Amino acid sequence: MPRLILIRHGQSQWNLENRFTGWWDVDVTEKGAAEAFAAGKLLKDKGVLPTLAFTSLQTRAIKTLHLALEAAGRLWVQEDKDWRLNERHYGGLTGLDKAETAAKHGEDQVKVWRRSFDVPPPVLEAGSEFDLASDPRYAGIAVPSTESLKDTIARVLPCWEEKIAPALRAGETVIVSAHGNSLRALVKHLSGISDEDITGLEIPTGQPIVYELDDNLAEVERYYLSER
Ligand SMILES: Cc1ccc(S(=O)(=O)Nc2cc3c(c(O)c2O)C(=O)c2ccccc2C3=O)cc1
Repeated sequence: MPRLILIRHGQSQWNLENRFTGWWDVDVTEKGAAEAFAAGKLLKDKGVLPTLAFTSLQTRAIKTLHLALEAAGRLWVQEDKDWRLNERHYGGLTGLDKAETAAKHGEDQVKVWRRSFDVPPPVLEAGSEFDLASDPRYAGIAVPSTESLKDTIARVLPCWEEKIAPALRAGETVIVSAHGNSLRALVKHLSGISDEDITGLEIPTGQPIVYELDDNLAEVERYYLSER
């Protein structure tokens, strides 16, 4: 039975500061690193052992993957890094905290964005300190200037269809270390969650979600791996 493990990166520095991070490349905190290592220990203790890994081009997800694989004794598995697993791009909100967002855009606009599926935040302004167009890891990639959740899902699913699903069909136990919104895309697809409901689904950091799938990659069982 194909098995898929999803893990959201451990706490990052901007999670701690409650800032919109998106594509900006912040590291995990010591707490986040510990979360990732503990998740790997849990995978080992429960015998849920990945044979192939996927992650984004962002440090917090890559480090989470490596720490979890190290703790599981599986640092040797092949890993594929794909920009399409990056976090949602928050455009001009990148770097803002809750107070700055409300001050700049108003509480009512925040309420609209918070529950919206297809409304993107304002674009990242040209020349912004958070502009990643010249970052060598994105050479040849059209870096978005902002994304709605719908936009994020639309670029995650091709990565699923082209790489992850075929690996599962080939019998691999796949681990995907990624981000809140890119993992929402996979959970939405696998669990048939509506556009309205997916905006309310929170994915906890550093806690592995395990999917047992049938041969058509339909969900048979979904559970959070825990100590108990
Ligand atoms: C950095 C930050 C700002 C606002 C909050 S909140 O307490 O208002 N809650 C909140 C706010 C938002 C969001 C959210 O989930 C949330 O809980 C969003 O998902 C969102 C998506 C695209 C643009 C804007 C938002 C958004 O403002 C939390 C954290």
